[in-house]
Amino acid sequence: MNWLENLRRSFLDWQAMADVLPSMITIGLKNTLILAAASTVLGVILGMLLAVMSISQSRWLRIPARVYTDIFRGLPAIVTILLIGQGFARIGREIFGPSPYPLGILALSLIAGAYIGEIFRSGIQSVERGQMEACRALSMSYGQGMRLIVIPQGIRRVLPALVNQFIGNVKDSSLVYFLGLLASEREIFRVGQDQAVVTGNLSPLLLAGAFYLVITVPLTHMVNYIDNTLRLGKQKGGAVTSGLAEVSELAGAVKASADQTPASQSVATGKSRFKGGSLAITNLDMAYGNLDVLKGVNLTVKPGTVTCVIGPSGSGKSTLLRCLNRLVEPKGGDVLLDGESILAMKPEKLRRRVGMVFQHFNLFPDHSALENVMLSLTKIKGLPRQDAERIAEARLADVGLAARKHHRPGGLSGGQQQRVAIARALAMDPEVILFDEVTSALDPELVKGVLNLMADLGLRGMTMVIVTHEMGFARKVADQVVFMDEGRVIEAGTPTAIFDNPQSARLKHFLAEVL
Ligand SMILES: Nc1ncnc2c1ncn2[C@@H]1O[C@H](COP(=O)(O)OP(=O)(O)OP(=O)(O)O)[C@@H](O)[C@H]1O
Repeated sequence: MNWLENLRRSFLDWQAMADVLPSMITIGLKNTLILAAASTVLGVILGMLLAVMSISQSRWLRIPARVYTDIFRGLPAIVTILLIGQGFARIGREIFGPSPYPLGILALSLIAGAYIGEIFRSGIQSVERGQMEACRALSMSYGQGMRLIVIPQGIRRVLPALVNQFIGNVKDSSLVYFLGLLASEREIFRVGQDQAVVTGNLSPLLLAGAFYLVITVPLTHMVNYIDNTLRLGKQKGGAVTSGLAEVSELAGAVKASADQTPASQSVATGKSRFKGGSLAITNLDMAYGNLDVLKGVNLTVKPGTVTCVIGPSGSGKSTLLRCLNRLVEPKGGDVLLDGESILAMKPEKLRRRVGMVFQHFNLFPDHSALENVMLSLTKIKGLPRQDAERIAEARLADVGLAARKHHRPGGLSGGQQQRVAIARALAMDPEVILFDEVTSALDPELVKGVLNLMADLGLRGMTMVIVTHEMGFARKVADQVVFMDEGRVIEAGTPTAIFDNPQSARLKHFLAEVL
């Protein structure tokens, strides 16, 4: 077995490895880590600048950022390293002294900056618009929304890519040897290669390869682990249940909360644990640019009642809701909340009194269910943590999710996420809650749980305005049904009046299509 012995001598010369090990650690490993870390830090600074430039409104910032990125991402790393290292050698010597080491770091940083800039840009742009909308609906200012939710989420999303970039820099650092490093500046590859020449076999290079893997493999696994933990949170308290199990889970919670209600206020005897507010909408107009979306809407919502808004797609239903908490600004007309004009209020104040639940939940994915509910209590209402936690736990119990309070949204079903979103809106103690097609994004078997919860809130006296395609729900639960078409209220009345005795041709046609 001569060839086997030859292979062993070539790759597994233990003595050669042992000889090179000390310098591999004290010189190679040290320099590789310095080169990779320094170029990653400088690359992050440069990348942030490039990211901000590339999403700027000004093309004079966008174009240079684009050109830079195209060039430094497009060139092979070795070309950049040689061009910078040799092309600027004289200036480099004047500034940094004889060693090409700093120019190597500079070249690696310029390359890393191009990649990291793209990583940051896509991270910021990948945070859904709904996140900022949810922040605003929870009465956060734009700055608070960015600081508390959008930027941390963007950074979390790019964390794995940044670690990958660091790994890339660890590997690319081996190219700096082409610039001709001093003996004390050699990185892992160069130490291994030099020793390979001395011993005449590849064992030192194999050891160098092992060193690279020792740095990169644990990092890859660590970042995957951190990413998963951040996304899913602790999964205590059971896995995602089936939709049918969710309905009974919720029925139990609703019953428990009704049992705790004082007899004088219980569901059976005339309800009203919530202090529902009233809305009076007069001549409301709204336009997106030249597109008139609401045209003189008039509507009264009595305290503690459920109003369901129905109508064809594009008729302005969502826009009407968004005017009621000023996520969009009306063009004309007025809305009175308990007799006070909402246009005279600060939007953040208004949104404490008028909560909103969205079609796509818009929960904050990096926070547990409990934190989602607590966030605005601590950050906006300024409650001490303990009080906020008590309230948040009670609201989660209301929606049947006490056992899943530590789950992140990613570990909950759509129906459960929507119930957390309802708990989050309830926690602010609003007088009115707006629901914007909240079951449209749910699987059919999850719809019932959410609708049951909403029906229960209605029975307990919450004023609710609900945009929905669930005609059965509207018929059963609504005190008032409003039919909109082309930006106008065409008919409004009791469910019986709307569904059994429609007056206008448009409503008759609509019902014929959807029922
Ligand atoms: N941000 C926006 N910018 C421009 N136009 C918009 C915007 N949002 C909605 N629109 C337009 O305004 C009109 C009304 O939209 P709106 O979402 O209020 O209707 P809708 O009745 O809720 O419809 P759907 O049931 O499909 O959600 C539509 O023509 C829509 O294209």
